[in-house]
Parts: sequence; C-alpha cells; structure tokens
Amino acid sequence: TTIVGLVFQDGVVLGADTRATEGPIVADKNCEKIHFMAPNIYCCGAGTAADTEAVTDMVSSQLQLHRYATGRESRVVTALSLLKTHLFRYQGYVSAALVLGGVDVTGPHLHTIFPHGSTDTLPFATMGSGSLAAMAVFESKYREGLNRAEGISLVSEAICSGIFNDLGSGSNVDVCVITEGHVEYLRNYQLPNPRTYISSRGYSFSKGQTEVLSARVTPLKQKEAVAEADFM
Ligand SMILES: C#CCCCC(=O)N[C@@H](Cc1ccccc1)C(=O)N[C@@H](CC(C)C)B(O)O
Repeated sequence: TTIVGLVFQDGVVLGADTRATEGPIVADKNCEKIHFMAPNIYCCGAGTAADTEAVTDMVSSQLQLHRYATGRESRVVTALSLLKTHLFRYQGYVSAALVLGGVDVTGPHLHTIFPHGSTDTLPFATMGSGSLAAMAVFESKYREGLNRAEGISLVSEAICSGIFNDLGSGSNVDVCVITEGHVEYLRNYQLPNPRTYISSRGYSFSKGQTEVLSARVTPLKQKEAVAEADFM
C-alpha cells in the first residue's frame, strides 16, 4: 500500500493506491483504502485489510453517536484519540497504519497513526509499503500554500511513485479533497495501469510477416534415414 495526505491552502488532500496483496498475489486490483469517518473526516488505511476496515468502521460509528449526543460536527482530534487509544490497548496486534485527515471548526488537520498507537501531526504524511517512494516526492516537492490543483497533482504523483516502485502498491489512484463544508471523493482519479486486452486480437500472424533470413536443408546419411523410417 501507498497512502498519503497533505495540507494545502483550503484544507486537506488524501490519496491511496488500490492494490490488495496476499504474498506475491494481487488479491484485489481495485480496492478502496480511503474510509469515511465523518462528513468532514476521512482516513486512509494500510496494513491488514480486515483491521483497517474494522477499526475505521468502529470509530466512524462512535463519531456518529457522538454527533447525535453533541449536535455538533465531529473534530479530527476526536477521531485521532478514539483510534490511538484502541490501537494502543491492543499493543500493535491490530495491524492498522493510518493517515487521518479532515477539516473542522479548528481548521485543517492531518495525522498519522501507527499500529501500536503512536501518532504524529504533520503538514504532509505517507504510510504503507510504498511510503518511502511517496515521501521522496513530498520531500522534494511539498511546500506550504499549495492550491487545490497543485495539492491534488502532488498527491497523485506521490501515489504513482508507490504504484510504480513498490510491488505492494499498484493499479489506480484514489483521491479525497476535504475543505470547509465540502468533500470531493475522487474514486479512481487516475487509471495509470489499464488492462490491455491482447487476447481479443488473438495470436494469428499473417503469412510472411516474419522475415526468413536463411534456409538450409541437411541431407541425412543413408543409415540414419533408415533408422528415422523405422521410428516413424
Ligand atoms: C482482499 C483481500 C485480502 C487482503 C489481505 C490483506 O490484508 N493484505 C494486506 C497485506 C497483508 C497484510 C497482512 C497479512 C497478509 C497480507 C494488504 O494488501 N494491505 C494493503 C492495505 C489493505 C487495506 C488492502 B497495503 O498495506 O499493502
């Protein structure tokens, strides 16, 4: 997995590849790794698919109940606290490595959460097996004050770095743009690895398509010829 996030002028942009693996096998070529947490909060997940799905679903439900109880918009720090305390309680056995992002009344927020429960607050972040490839892009190109288009482009470039350089990442680019009061979930924003249907063209080649560079007929000696006849 390659998952990323960055803070830009108007909010947060999250990104993810879409490959799920089981050892050397690609188990899912187009899975979703950007999870809904609240209308203004989304979370990218790397690690064990079941764990990232279960922990984000659980906290998303807790945030919904909290919104009913308070009548207010959820805060990113609330999701952060619920996620980290759960993961810490399970001492790293819940293998969920997360990039949490959102915009609330206190502004834009971006965090990483590790399986053991440690968290970081950052202007840009990457996680998963492709995180080093992605971080190379951010470290060389991120700057504060990016506009929406620049933010989306940089996120997509970072995810593509993982897709093309990390075997644990691949297929497509999903993007999620979070600004105050507005979210754009861009599923399959980029499709950089289309499946080319060679088999439909078949494998028939027209006669003479392959140039014959030289031909040679080697006459067999009489004895060998007899032996060959017997064999036939
Ligand atoms: C679909 C399906 C089966 C998914 C199995 C499954 O969790 N794969 C994991 C790798 C892994 C982990 C632990 C045990 C075995 C295999 C995986 O692909 N993780 C990606 C993110 C998730 C959300 C798709 B990424 O971190 O590479």
